[in-house]
Amino acid sequence: MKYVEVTFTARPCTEIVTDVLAALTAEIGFESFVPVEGGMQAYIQQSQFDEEALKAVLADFPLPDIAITYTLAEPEDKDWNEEWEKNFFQPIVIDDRCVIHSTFHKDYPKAEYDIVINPQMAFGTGHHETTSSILGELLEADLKGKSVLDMGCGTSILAILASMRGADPVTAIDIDDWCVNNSRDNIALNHIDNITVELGDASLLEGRKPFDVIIANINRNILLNDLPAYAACMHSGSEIYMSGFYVEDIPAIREKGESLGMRFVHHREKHNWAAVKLVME
Ligand SMILES: C[S@@+](CC[C@H](N)C(=O)[O-])C[C@H]1O[C@@H](n2cnc3c(N)ncnc32)[C@H](O)[C@@H]1O
Repeated sequence: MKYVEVTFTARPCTEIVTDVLAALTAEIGFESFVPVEGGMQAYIQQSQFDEEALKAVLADFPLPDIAITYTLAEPEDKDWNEEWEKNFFQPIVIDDRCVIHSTFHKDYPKAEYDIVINPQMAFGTGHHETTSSILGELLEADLKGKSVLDMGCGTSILAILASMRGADPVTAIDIDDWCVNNSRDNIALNHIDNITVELGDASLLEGRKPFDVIIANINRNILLNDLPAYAACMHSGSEIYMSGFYVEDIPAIREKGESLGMRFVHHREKHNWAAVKLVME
């Protein structure tokens, strides 16, 4: 089969940028994605390639202040999907207890919790330090019968593990409709029926009953801004796990939580990425 290889260069280039780019180009027929320095290579069958559609995707790119350019090449014939599977998303085991893999992985380690994530590049395959730190927290938390909110759910990987660990009911919210759709696919893939996925942000929380546990892996500024809305949905004893910021941001997050009546419990760090646990007093 003949493919077109498109090499994208993004400035600035972050994992979120390449994830969003992969998601959007997948919608116009691109099949496989390989991260490269400063961007990503993506592959599409020649018969499917429509350069005008690609230009429209880049012109409407949803993240602000990102410049994306591309070059085209005709690669040697091979199975680019297989190449992507090999290079991009390998099964991952968290704390020897939870394996995350995709439907295409045939050979992966067995574990107490087995999560299937559809490889459509929403943030949340378990490989990012922030995701794996919160997965580690969820493996240690007592979630049985607890109501859980996963804010910024991405693929819903965290909501899925929470549900597998007995949380009920689980609410997953993301501001990005693509993540909401991907979450629904992943929840079905894992045969879970107690997660409700909603499109939106912290404004959806107004007037809701408190949650026993809140998870929010987003970023420093959104967490600082939205923490009061999360706090309004917590009762005494509710736990909140947050990530998406660096170790040097912990004091700001901690201070904000404490100003809202929470007690700082502990933090984890991986490659300077932080995750914190606080409890509402
Ligand atoms: C770092 S990813 C985390 C995904 C997943 N929870 C994980 O741990 O791998 C952050 C997610 O938050 C979403 N997001 C960004 N701003 C948000 C907001 N204000 N409210 C809700 N979700 C938001 C993004 O669309 C993205 O899916």
